[in-house]
Amino acid sequence: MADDPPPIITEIDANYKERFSQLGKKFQSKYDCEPVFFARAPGRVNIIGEHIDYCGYGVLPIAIDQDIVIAVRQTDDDTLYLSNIDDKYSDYKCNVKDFEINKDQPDWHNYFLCGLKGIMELLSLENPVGMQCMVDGSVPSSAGLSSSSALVCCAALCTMQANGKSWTKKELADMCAQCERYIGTIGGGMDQAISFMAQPGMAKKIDFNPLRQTNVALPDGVSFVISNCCVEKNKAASSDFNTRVVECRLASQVLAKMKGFEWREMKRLADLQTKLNVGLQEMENVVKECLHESQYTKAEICDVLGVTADILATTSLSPNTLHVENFCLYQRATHVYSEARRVEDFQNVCIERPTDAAIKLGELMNGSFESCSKLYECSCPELDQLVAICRKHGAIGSRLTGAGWGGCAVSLVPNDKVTEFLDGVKQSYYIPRGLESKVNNALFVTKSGGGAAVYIP
Ligand SMILES: Nc1ncnc2c1ncn2[C@@H]1O[C@H](COP(=O)(O)OP(=O)(O)O)[C@@H](O)[C@H]1O
Ligand SMILES: CC(=O)N[C@H]1[C@@H](OP(=O)(O)O)O[C@H](CO)[C@H](O)[C@@H]1O
Repeated sequence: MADDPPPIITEIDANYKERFSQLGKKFQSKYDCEPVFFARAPGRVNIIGEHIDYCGYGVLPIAIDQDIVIAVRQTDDDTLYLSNIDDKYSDYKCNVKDFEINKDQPDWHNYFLCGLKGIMELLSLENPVGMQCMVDGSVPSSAGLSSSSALVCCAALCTMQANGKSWTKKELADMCAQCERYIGTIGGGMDQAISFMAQPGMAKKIDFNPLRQTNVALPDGVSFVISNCCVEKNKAASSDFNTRVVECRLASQVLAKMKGFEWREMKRLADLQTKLNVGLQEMENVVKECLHESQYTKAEICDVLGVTADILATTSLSPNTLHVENFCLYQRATHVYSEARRVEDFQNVCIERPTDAAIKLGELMNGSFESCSKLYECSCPELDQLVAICRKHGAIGSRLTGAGWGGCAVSLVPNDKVTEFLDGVKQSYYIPRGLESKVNNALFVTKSGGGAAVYIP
């Protein structure tokens, strides 16, 4: 399909030559043969629209330069061999047709297996070939820049290429959004969509159900700068992320019940808006009218929905949130509806280009951070301090990006203030914390890069 082609298959272009050559040499020394192809999938920074993709709302990410690259050679022994240029990720091998994904221990190879299993189960690949793989990743891990999804998407791309198949970017993105949930986190589809569908120089408005993408030209004269607070948050290793997903699902179900709808079919806050057929501002009013601000106990939710705790576990909870007893339905729903509106406003400013566009975009980013921090409670003291420092040193907007609880902030900085900004943030955040050695990989100007692709030497 013209507007939904497969990922490109191309020769190795100049800016990857050296890196792929080094990876090829390591592959050679490991497997005593050369790789047949390379697959690359980028990480992403989400400019605005946090924790709303799994609620059914559109988001506005760009692909970044940092990525996952995997060198691959097919084998004829039904075995998957995984290795990594980073020693902290140990070798792994298994029968390519018979393996388990361990949800209790999210080791790195389980993310690769999600991609492989997804192609086999969701895109019906019956007899996958064996593969020798070597991974080289440059996305900071557990920093909200989607290293996990880049790995899952790259694994799926390797499996597709190794087996001589061809699916479109949307088919792969949709599949990877589903198969990354094999690891246990109930994420949305933002990361996988932008990793496959990114275009250099463009942000993408990604919408869901069905998955679709729209180019958004970002304003001139400003830069987006990523700053990592250097607190790592592994999404799959705690229940924090899934607790937010469940709180939003419960909010949509309680509100549906109160409005007289069949609540069991309600999974996302966007579905409730569709049912009520009103705008986002009105949805915030519905939340104010129907939900109380204090926490909801599990007992109260069961009472409102007319179910037992055991039934609630099947209609609304996840295995790692069965223990949660209190839910902030009002706050999470208010964040989601207001954040979805900020994304729409951000996109409109980029289209209409008013003279004060940069100021308006900065205000929307600051409003997003305020809501993430105060209503969604997915920030942390280090991120709070880093965002304040970014604003103090010239950012006209700064916010946490990705799941939060650590990881990165993204700041909107006028081009003529970037040098002063970088120095100020380095002096005020990184040096006092003894993080000077990490600055080059933790604080950098980003630009919108290309999407996943296969490279043939
Ligand atoms: N270069 C890499 N090589 C192997 N595994 C990686 C690499 N980068 C990230 N990962 C895997 O992805 C996990 C991080 O996923 P997650 O906590 O969801 O963070 P993120 O916000 O980066 O997606 C790591 O714990 C590791 O298992
Ligand atoms: C694979 C996955 O679950 N990714 C989810 C996660 O991203 P990161 O953990 O920051 O990569 O959090 C953001 C919050 O906006 C989205 O919900 C996204 O879908």
